[in-house]
This record gives sequence, structure tokens and C-alpha cells, in this order.
Amino acid sequence: MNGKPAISRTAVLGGGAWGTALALAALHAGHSVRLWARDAEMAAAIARGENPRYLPGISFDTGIETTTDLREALADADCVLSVTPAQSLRSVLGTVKPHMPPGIPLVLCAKGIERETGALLSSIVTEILPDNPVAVLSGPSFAADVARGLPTAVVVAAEDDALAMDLAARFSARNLRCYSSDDVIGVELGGALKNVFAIAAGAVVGAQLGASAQAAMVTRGFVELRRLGAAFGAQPETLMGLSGLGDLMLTCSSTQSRNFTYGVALGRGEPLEGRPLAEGVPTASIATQLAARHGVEAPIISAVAAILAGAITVGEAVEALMTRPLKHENTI
Ligand SMILES: NC(=O)C1=CN([C@@H]2O[C@H](COP(=O)(O)OP(=O)(O)OC[C@H]3O[C@@H](n4cnc5c(N)ncnc54)[C@H](O)[C@@H]3O)[C@@H](O)[C@H]2O)C=CC1
Ligand SMILES: O=C(CO)COP(=O)(O)O
Repeated sequence: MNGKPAISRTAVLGGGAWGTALALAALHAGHSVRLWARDAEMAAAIARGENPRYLPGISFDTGIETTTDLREALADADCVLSVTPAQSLRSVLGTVKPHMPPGIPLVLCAKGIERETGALLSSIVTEILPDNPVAVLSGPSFAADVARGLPTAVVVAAEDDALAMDLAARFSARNLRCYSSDDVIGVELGGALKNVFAIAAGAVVGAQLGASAQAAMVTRGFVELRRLGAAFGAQPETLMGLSGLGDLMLTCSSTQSRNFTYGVALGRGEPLEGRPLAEGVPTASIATQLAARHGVEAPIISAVAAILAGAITVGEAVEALMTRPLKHENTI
């Protein structure tokens, strides 16, 4: 593994929970950090060591420089972390483009698939910023845990292994351990699809279907992830790792997960408006279409999309899943 690179200037795009936590992690890894938030009040709060809207009750070290000016955020940066929601990536990058220093890596930290096009986020970066190498950071990591300095492990993937190792070394610190990978697509897919399965697992809990059903849902969801991964050319081992199995374990069982709690509300029949960001919602419908396009069987993903679209109830989805034709377990 590469040694720690010299001090760097990291730009973080996004003043939400994850942007704040990653900015703090970069600061603790010894780097100079400038965070861009579109909201001036949020930027000022983060500079003061708090983010009451997205990380309530957590106070953290000051030292993160903040700005509402993208040009200022990107000036002199030698690495950019992109941490706004997946569905806003294309518009954010459009604004970033004129100010983006060429050649420096852009690390995607959002988890999702573009709803309108089915594009993986890395391909949007390549399309809009062809002169910047893309990397993906993913894995089981609640922002609140990272912001509190609790031990966490993630994976950073880039096509260029040396870049992945360099970034992993750059962001690793006492309580954040970054593994490296050259499987960008596998790491992206694991992060994007686990959100859909977290909604499914939450719905099982909300509808009080039992712990056995929850375990079955997560396990069979993992099969769908492996099938889609194979169709997209992901390495199977990647999906067994932090950004696949690891993040499924975390978000399909914890009420700290917004996708899981969204599913719980769905299963209880509670109102869904005004809830915190749940990336699995837009990703479910497009992942259903991608699965169909690739001839991949994905009944749980399609069921989540159909429930979210109001086409079927949670009860009807369970009935449909339980009465599918029987098959050999290892059919991928
Ligand atoms: N919160 C967490 O524990 C983790 C989140 N992630 C991923 O990170 C991404 C961001 O999530 P969070 O920070 O948690 O969300 P959040 O809801 O806490 O914050 C989102 C931030 O993005 C900003 N934003 C939204 N649209 C924007 C736009 N068009 N232009 C500029 N800023 C915009 C919002 O103002 C807000 O500051 C998501 O894809 C999520 O899946 C990944 C790992 C952990
Ligand atoms: O991705 C996450 C943890 O790895 C955060 O999950 P939620 O977006 O469901 O809160």
C-alpha cells in the first residue's frame, strides 16, 4: 500500500450529513479541507463545528473551511469529494465544470443510479468531466458514526489501482480505514442497490412480518445484487465486500438508515412525504428497468418499485414473492 501522500487540499461538495462527516474525516487525516454548501447558514454552522439540520446533537472540531462559492471551493484543490444526492449529480457537475482543475480526481460519495437515464454515477462524471479521473467511495458508514469518530471501514475504487491506493491512503485515519479496489462498477452498484433492499427490509419490519422474513429478504436481495453485478461486469468478490454485503448488513437492519426507516414507514402504511433523503426510492424504479434491459431476474427490486409507485401493496408484494416458482437456491 502506498504511504500517506503529502498534505492535500480537498474540496468537498455538499453540506449534508455525509459531506460534513467526510470533510471532518479528511481534516483528521491531516488535510486542508474546503467544503462547499449552497446554503450560507449551513456553511457557517459547519465552520463553527456543528450541522444541526443533518447531524443534530453532534459537535465536532472546527477547521473545515466553508464557502458558498464553488469557484473558491475548487481553487487549488487537488482532490474533490462529490457528496450531493445522486439525482442532483448531473446538475452539480455542470456547475462545477468551469472551475474544475484538470487532472485531479473526483471521488463520488453518493449512492444511487440516475433515475432519468439509468446512468451509473461514474459514467456521468466521465461524460461531463472527461479530463478528471473518477473514483468511488462506498461501504457501511453512517455519517453520524464517522462524525463521532467511531471506527469505520470503507472502500475506494478507481480503474487505476495506483490512484485507488493513493486515495485510500489519503483518507485513512485512526478511525477511518479505507481499502482500495479497481472495481468501480462493483463498488458503485453495491452502494446504489443496497438502498433498495434496505427499503424492502424496512417494509418487512414495518409490516411486522418477522425476523425470519427480514433475513430472507436481505439474502435474496443479495442474490439480485450479484445477478445485476454479473450483468454489469462487476467482480463477484467486490459484492462480497464492504460496498455489497457490508452495506447490506448495516442498512438492512439499522434504524439509523434513512432507507430502512423509509421502508418501515411504508410497511406501517405511514405518510411518506417530507422524510429525509432515501436514495433507494429513485433508484428502485430505474434499477427495475435496468434489470429488465439486461434480462436479469430481480423480483425484490421490482416489488419495491411497484410498491413505491402505488401499483401494489406490501401485502401483495409479499404474496407474489412467496408464490414464485420454486427453484434451486444457487441459480444466479
Ligand atoms: N448520511 C450517510 O450516512 C451517508 C450518505 N451517503 C450518500 O451521500 C449522499 C448525500 O447524502 P447525505 O449527505 O447524507 O444527504 P443529506 O440529505 O444529509 O444532505 C444532502 C446535501 O446535499 C445538498 N444538495 C441537495 N441537492 C443539491 C444540489 N442540487 N446542489 C447542491 N447541493 C445540493 C443539500 O442541501 C444537503 O446539504 C447520498 O447519495 C447518500 O446515499 C453515503 C454514505 C453514508
Ligand atoms: O449509506 C449509508 C450507510 O452506509 C447511509 O444509509 P442511509 O442513506 O439509508 O441512511
